[in-house]
Amino acid sequence: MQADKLKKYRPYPTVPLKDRTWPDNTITEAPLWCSVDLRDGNQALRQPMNLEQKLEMFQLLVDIGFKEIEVGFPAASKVEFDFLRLLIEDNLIPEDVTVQVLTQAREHLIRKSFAALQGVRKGIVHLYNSTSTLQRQVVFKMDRKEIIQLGVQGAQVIREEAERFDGDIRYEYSPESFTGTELDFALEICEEVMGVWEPTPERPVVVNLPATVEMATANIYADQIEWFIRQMKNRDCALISLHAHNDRGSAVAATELALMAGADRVEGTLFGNGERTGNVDIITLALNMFSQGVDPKLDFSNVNRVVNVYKRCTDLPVHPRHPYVGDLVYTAFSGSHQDAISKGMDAVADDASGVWAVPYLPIDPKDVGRTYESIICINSQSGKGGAAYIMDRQFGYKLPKSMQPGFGRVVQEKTENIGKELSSKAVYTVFEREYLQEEGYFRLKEFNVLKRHIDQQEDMSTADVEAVLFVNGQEQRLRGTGNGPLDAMCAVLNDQAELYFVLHSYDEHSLTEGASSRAVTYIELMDKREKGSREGWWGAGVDTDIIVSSIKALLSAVNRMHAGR
Ligand SMILES: CC(=O)SCCNC(=O)CCNC(=O)[C@H](O)C(C)(C)COP(=O)(O)OP(=O)(O)OC[C@H]1O[C@@H](n2cnc3c(N)ncnc32)[C@H](O)[C@@H]1OP(=O)(O)O
Ligand SMILES: CC(C)C(=O)C(=O)O
Ligand SMILES: [Mg+2]
Repeated sequence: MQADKLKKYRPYPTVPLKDRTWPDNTITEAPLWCSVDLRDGNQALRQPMNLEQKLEMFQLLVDIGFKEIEVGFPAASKVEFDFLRLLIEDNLIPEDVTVQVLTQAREHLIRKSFAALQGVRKGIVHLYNSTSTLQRQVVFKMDRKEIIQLGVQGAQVIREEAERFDGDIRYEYSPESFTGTELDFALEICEEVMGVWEPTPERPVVVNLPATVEMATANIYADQIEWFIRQMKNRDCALISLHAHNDRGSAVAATELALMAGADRVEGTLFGNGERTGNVDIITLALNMFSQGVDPKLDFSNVNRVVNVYKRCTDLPVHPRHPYVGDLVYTAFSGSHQDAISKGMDAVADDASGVWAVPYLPIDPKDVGRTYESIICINSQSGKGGAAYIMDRQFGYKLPKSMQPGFGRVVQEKTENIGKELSSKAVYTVFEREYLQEEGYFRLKEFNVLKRHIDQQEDMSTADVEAVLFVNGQEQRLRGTGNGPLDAMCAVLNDQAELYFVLHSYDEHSLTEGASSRAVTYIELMDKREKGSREGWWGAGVDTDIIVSSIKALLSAVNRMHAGR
């Protein structure tokens, strides 16, 4: 960066708090949550929500479990006013939900806000005025005393309205731009406003300390909150609320540290929608808690619905990498991640403790309504483990470990050729074409077991078989003998078709359950002439008859060997 540009900026001061305690704390319970989607989120949209969208968003917030919802700034516009009226008149606010409205410290706006609230059972009137050094100078052109006066006068009008209001009204005050305000001044104005409202421990006020603009590292916000809480009078008469914006990209961290510093309540939005870089993202906060075994007291068990409603209401996209909810956040493309996830999923399935411990997946996707289908997706960065995982989890084929590298290579060849992600179905098609297709240099037309002899006493058995094969298109009738039908067929191919292999490994399992279940057989052949070769030629066959599936697998391996694949 050029030096003249750097001169424009100043470092943010630290907080004089030497014996801070928050770093030793942990978050052990959910804070009180307040959604500001319908206000802070809404005011930041290119096209604010209309009545229908607001209603849909409100219903979603209720379903998620928010008990406090800032429904708007009713004095600002007709739609904001009408929306609150609709909620009240159509009795759409559940009994355990409190609606909150925001107002500036201006008398006509406060009175209009109360008019909008008429008939509400439980409301919070949220008063704000900016207290920052900068805004005092350039926006309000007021000194500290005058700014306090502005807040106090607003608080008085609110108290007067509330006292004659037929319904339960609680108070909230925000020294807006708290992070740009000298701490002692923020404390002074909050205490002055509290002096007007005279809260009690039974009826505390909400003192909301917003990082209206995030200006420093997350630890500084935590220091400010701890400092404030330790200095304030009547701490038991206030709920300390956080309201972090995300200008530096650390609103979630700042909020978490500030909760460790003793705050009680969090205001934020879904997906972090809000002014500029947004408000703190409540989904991330809540699911961060969840991932630590702490009940967030919000229900995100169906994030897909949350995404869909959010997109419809805000017309904003959700980033595919958005924590916990993005399309790709439970998906691994890269080989080593896939390998580890696949092994982790097997380990979790075998672990009776029920503790989630899968590498690269901080939570179980199922807990937020996602399926396992997309955990592993295949592209050119993927390895053998990923393709084997898909064959197993989605199609029931448990490829033997030593077959996996070869199949992995075939899949990678395909992804490199097409240059994009391979769907699960396409992975199966690759497998089918490569191993199950009953075509090739050797093609089976008929297979008959002519004689079978089993001698239990001698512990031996023999089989004579006859196969009608197309060898390079030429029909041939061949016979052979072995200790079973498969061995006999190996003899046919080795002796009469002049191949040189030994059967090195054999695996089989059923694909479906029941008497008519299909079985898959995997066979690995080694070339007798290639001494010491570690990897053989694999083939696979599927049939309802296990003997037939093994013969098909043998032919598949023989064809691949012949083709040099
Ligand atoms: C950080 C935040 O998110 S704060 C919330 C911000 N949200 C919004 O502003 C959305 C809703 N607001 C609005 O629609 C409009 O601002 C209204 C309807 C509330 C007011 O509109 P208007 O009075 O026409 O205009 P405007 O907002 O520009 O008013 C600015 C005046 O209010 C004063 N003002 C601004 N905030 C406050 C406040 N919290 N308390 C008292 N006065 C305030 C300004 O100093 C300015 O005074 P001036 O006219 O003497 O210079
Ligand atoms: C109104 C206040 C609380 C606000 O939205 C902010 O400071 O960001
Ligand atoms: Mg805000």
